[in-house]
Amino acid sequence: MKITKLTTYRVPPRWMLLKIETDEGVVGWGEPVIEGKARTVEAAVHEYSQYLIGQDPRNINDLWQVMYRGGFYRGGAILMSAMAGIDQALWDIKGKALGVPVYELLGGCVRDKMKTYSWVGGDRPSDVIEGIRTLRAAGFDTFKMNGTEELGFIDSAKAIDAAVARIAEIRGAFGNDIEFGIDFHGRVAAPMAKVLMKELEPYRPLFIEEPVLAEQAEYYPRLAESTSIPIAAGERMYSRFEFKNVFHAGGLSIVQPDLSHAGGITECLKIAAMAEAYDIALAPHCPLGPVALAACLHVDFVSYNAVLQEQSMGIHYNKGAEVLDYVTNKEDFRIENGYIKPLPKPGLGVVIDEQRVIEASRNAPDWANPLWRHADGSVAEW
Ligand SMILES: O=C(O)C(=O)C[C@@H](O)[C@H](O)CO
Ligand SMILES: [Mg+2]
Repeated sequence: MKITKLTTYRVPPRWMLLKIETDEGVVGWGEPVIEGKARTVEAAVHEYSQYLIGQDPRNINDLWQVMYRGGFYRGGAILMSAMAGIDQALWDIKGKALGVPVYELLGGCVRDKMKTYSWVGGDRPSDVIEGIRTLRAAGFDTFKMNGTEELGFIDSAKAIDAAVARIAEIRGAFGNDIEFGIDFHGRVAAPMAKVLMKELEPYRPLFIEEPVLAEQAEYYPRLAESTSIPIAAGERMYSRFEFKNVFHAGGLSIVQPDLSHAGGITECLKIAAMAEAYDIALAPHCPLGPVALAACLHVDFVSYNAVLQEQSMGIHYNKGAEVLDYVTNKEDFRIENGYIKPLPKPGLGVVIDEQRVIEASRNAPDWANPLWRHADGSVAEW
């Protein structure tokens, strides 16, 4: 079998789908993207085709090493996201060619169902209570929300109290009938992270995500010393070579690699296994589309330390398309009481409505996150 063509489709809301064709008619789909830099990742995907066209797509490990090591420069958000989508499509092809789901190629499932969680509230966490009520009616009991709006390096007691009051209101409304993670989204600088985490302890969030920016990861062990709240991070780290330093330094309780940013299934499987050796839970990051979610689920179902799966149904970014809009086998993604079952179809288990993708790609928006500024005019972390 040989790879014959790579086709990329940028589609609403902010995703990109990659189709890899072969000379035997087997087609694989991947979802390479960096939200806000889709065109850059698209260029990288097509630059990698020099290593792929004419090659056997089933040689996934070798093709991964060729893409990673063959071009001298390596790593980072763009290249690892391009590789991630290509890797996903190669696993899709291999599973389809053998007639089995990817998790079967990886030794089979370690669980019958996987726990998922839903986002509530938007960039500026509001309407969270209403959002939780709606999602609870749909069977979810675990949620994630942004923990704060812009926050200065050193900010006021008032700003801290506003962030804490929102969380207090949630606990007050739902007690311990729900669990929730709080995403600091890298908006909180190290000096304030310790302050804010301490104030949030009484409300016992399930985790605090990106308590500081990934480039400040050396704070994780220090923050972990000062709080009982589990620390989660990983969406802005892109290979096991980055994660190894974080695991070794300690402080991280939950690792959240993004299957469309951290080199795909091949790399995230290795990150999951490394994390297990450190007794770190796995909760893949996935605010994206159906192929990214499917790739996460295959890693979840074969990873003992997988505990929670993010999925983007109803997320505040999904303007113009919802996570299953480009999928025809929607029933396979059914979530019951917050749990999803292994995707039964061969490959990644996603049946793409290609016509719908092509139509949607005709006027795909160039999504970009908003540029925030502090009151003094300086740039604020979004
Ligand atoms: O889902 C999450 O945990 C996020 O932090 C959302 C963020 O990753 C946006 O997708 C960036 O565009
Ligand atoms: Mg996040």
